[in-house]
Amino acid sequence: MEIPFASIPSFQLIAQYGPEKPEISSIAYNSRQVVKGCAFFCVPGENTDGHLYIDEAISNGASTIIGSNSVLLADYAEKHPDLSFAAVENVRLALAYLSDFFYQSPQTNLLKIGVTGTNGKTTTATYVYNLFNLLGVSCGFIGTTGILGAAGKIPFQKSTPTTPISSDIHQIFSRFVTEDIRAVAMEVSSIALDQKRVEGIRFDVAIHTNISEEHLEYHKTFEHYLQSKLLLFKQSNAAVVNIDDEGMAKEILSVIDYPHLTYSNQLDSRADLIWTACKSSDAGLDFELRYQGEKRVIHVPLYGEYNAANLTAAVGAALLSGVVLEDILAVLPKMSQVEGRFQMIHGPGNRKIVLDYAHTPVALAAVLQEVKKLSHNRLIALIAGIGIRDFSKMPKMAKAAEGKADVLVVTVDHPGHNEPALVIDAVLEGFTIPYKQQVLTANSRREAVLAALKESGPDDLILLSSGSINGAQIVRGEYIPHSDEAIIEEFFSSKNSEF
Ligand SMILES: CC(=O)N[C@H]1[C@@H](OP(=O)(O)OP(=O)(O)OC[C@H]2O[C@@H](n3ccc(=O)[nH]c3=O)[C@H](O)[C@@H]2O)O[C@H](CO)[C@@H](O)[C@@H]1O[C@H](C)C(=O)N[C@@H](C)C(=O)N[C@H](CCC(=O)O)C(=O)O
Ligand SMILES: Nc1ncnc2c1ncn2[C@@H]1O[C@H](COP(=O)(O)OP(=O)(O)OP(=O)(O)O)[C@@H](O)[C@H]1O
Repeated sequence: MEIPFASIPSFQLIAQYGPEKPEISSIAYNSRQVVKGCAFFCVPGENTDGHLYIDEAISNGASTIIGSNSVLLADYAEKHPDLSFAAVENVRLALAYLSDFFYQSPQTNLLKIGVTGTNGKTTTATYVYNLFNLLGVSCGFIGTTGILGAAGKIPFQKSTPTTPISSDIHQIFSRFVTEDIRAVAMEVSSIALDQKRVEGIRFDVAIHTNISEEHLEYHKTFEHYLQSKLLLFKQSNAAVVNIDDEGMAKEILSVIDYPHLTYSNQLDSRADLIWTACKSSDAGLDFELRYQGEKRVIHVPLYGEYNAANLTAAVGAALLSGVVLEDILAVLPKMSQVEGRFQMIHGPGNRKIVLDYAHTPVALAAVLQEVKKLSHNRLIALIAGIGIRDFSKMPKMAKAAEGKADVLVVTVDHPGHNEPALVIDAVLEGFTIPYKQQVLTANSRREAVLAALKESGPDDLILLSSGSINGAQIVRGEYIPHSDEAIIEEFFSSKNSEF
């Protein structure tokens, strides 16, 4: 495709060298992925700078180089007069706008629901995805559990855990449109907002779940974290806001001047949607939902009280998208579980195994409280410190879990470049000394899952919290495939007779 840089709105071109309307065949932000005819974007990163890989991009066949260092680009242009070079104000922003242009703005054919919040993004976005598909509106999903077309997972190698880089987002949008998908539910992380991965996307509905301290390794201050999340609400046309969240509900309401629905667990809150009288049991969730003064009784085959909040948020997004409540209520009993989010697996001897991606102290406390509502003998819980995250969070995970299970196993997820034992020690620091002595530890998630299963007896409940990102553990920069489900299956099938 021919790219007229100067006419792409918001591209913020500073200078251009070489052919003015280069032909490009694809877009890359990693020099190793450049192929013939590609436009290579030099992204300044945390570890290195894409400008250092221009030679590699050119030798791999790039036709166009876009960066922010105009002096360097002018130098390269002298040496490669047949290639195009564009200097821009902000490379990530230019990447977002050029990708939208290159894929012919597929977003205009999609109803876009963006979800932000510290906890509940994957769950809520998946509920929106399930809800729309059940309602007959073909919907895709983009988030931590992968990329889903209306019929299920689409293989796609994201370079980030949750919200992809902008060029990947527009490429996925384009595929969705070709597959006649009409809506997309996507997680929008604070880091993605800060890094302009969703720049230029106008969301039809933005959903807020909650905010608590997280990702300080990136944002440094809570204020920066909050302000980044707030950006989503400045690029949306409607919003669903959790007014029980003291962290940022008021801030959101103060920046929006468009249609919105508030939701709450408090009867006297005057929220638009109120979910109360929630009971979580082996049979699922029962609660009352009030909307426009009318009370409805809901039963869904889902677990965990906070998931009634997440589901209410998804219902709000459907309402704001023009679906009527009666139609929504008709399909709710068919809602399915979310992969790794209060996902229940039934094991031999009436064991219940819950996989739950609780990886913040708030989420861990919540899930430990919620699993106990299921019938069980003993509770065996696995918790983890995440090596690639803020170390100061680790002892807080211990504090959230102390005394809450009959057996507690502590391990590490994604050690990254850290020694697993160091991460485990950082978690252990959060326990009181007497409690620390009863805690079991395991140096890898696999060993920890096996230890938890070995500890279990009939009727026990096993909570495996935290977990893998995109089906893998990140160890020294490598993605090592990992599946709790496969370990569970392997464990029980090899010892079948004993259970
Ligand atoms: C902190 C962060 O956002 N990191 C992302 C960032 O990495 P970085 O800044 O370290 O990049 P870098 O290694 O310095 O490289 C700079 C540029 O040079 C390029 N490069 C590098 C080497 C080379 O040989 N050639 C080359 O072109 C790289 O592709 C990159 O574009 O840019 C990379 C792609 O360009 C991402 O893969 C990487 O995500 C890493 C894997 C990550 O863990 N990100 C997390 C923190 C993240 O984004 N999380 C959020 C929230 C998750 C949640 O809680 O839900 C998310 O949305 O996923
Ligand atoms: N509304 C909520 N309030 C508190 N805790 C929640 C809520 N929703 C989910 N959780 C807890 O947080 C964990 C993570 O949930 P989920 O994966 O949906 O959210 P996320 O962390 O925002 O997304 P991501 O998976 O991208 O990090 C869940 O497994 C659950 O323990």
